[in-house]
Amino acid sequence: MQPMVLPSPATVTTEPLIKIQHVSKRYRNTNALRDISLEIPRGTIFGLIGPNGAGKTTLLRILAALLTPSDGQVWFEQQEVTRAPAIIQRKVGYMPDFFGVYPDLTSAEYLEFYAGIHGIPRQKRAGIVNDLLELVELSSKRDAMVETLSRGMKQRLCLARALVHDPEILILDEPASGLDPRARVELRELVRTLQGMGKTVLISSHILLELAEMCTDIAILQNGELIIAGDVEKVIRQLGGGRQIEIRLLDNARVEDAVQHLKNVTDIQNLTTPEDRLIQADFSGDDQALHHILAALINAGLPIVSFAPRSGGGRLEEVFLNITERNSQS
Ligand SMILES: Nc1ncnc2c1ncn2[C@@H]1O[C@H](COP(=O)(O)OP(=O)(O)OP(=O)(O)O)[C@@H](O)[C@H]1O
Repeated sequence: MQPMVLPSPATVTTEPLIKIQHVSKRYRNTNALRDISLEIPRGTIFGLIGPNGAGKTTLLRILAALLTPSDGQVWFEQQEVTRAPAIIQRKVGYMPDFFGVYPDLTSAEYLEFYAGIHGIPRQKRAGIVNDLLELVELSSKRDAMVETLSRGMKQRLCLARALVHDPEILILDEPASGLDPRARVELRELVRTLQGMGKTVLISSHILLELAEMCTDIAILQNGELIIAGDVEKVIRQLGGGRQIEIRLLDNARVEDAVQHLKNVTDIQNLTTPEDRLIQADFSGDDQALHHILAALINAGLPIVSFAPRSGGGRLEEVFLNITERNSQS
């Protein structure tokens, strides 16, 4: 099956940071990855979505140079990963999907220990540890024993551990699993901060909502195959997920006028008026089309109070279930 790989704005303007070319991975009698080709643009928050056993961990471990593909190649700019795994490991911070057993250490000692493993000179370690504890908002827990931290705090400490050597790329395998909603929001903020610091972040999950909320680009994997990849909005649109718009008017009397107007717009389908003064519709166009619709409604003198496109979220979940179901039947 040919995957759909949609161009992302970043790939159009710059060379991708990572190129995955025809990568396969076989374990004894399992084809964990089959002929995956994918490009990961620099500076993106790239989500890898797939149900259990799709091959996410296998692909992420290959990207972190911890596992060798059976076939194919992975390039980090001009460097092929299997030829220089140690160099790639220095560029990548990897957070696995399980917590190990914690040694008898405080949060600060734990990070210092890993700074030592990465060969960071002793005199620099304390400064790095302080900065990282601040970044992941654990400064107040610097002297707390690691095993006494909550799950969300342990997750953040692990993330700090993956950042100890200031990697360019951060790979987070199922970082949100088992976190409560508040801890998820904190994780999302932290990932955005890291992107703001210029890092490229790869995240896997089998929960769609998590990724739709935080990623700029996504790739869907199923049974070791790539189904589709590209920026989140385009993937949703390509798969028929579309967006919704919600328009609220000041005056109920004008709702019918607005509905009449919108009925003639090709990008708009399934118009409904679920409440007084409120119109909802599916929208399949781009931001430019959206702008024209709003301008036309205002020019027609309609008293618009709010005009809000809604995307991602539940729509993506729906799209994902549709596409994985469609592929498992084919
Ligand atoms: N070391 C191994 N030996 C044999 N088979 C393996 C090994 N590691 C993974 N597999 C198999 O490869 C396939 C892909 O596994 P992988 O862990 O990459 O998937 P995943 O998408 O990360 O799944 P999950 O969400 O459940 O962690 C599965 O069928 C799994 O059983």
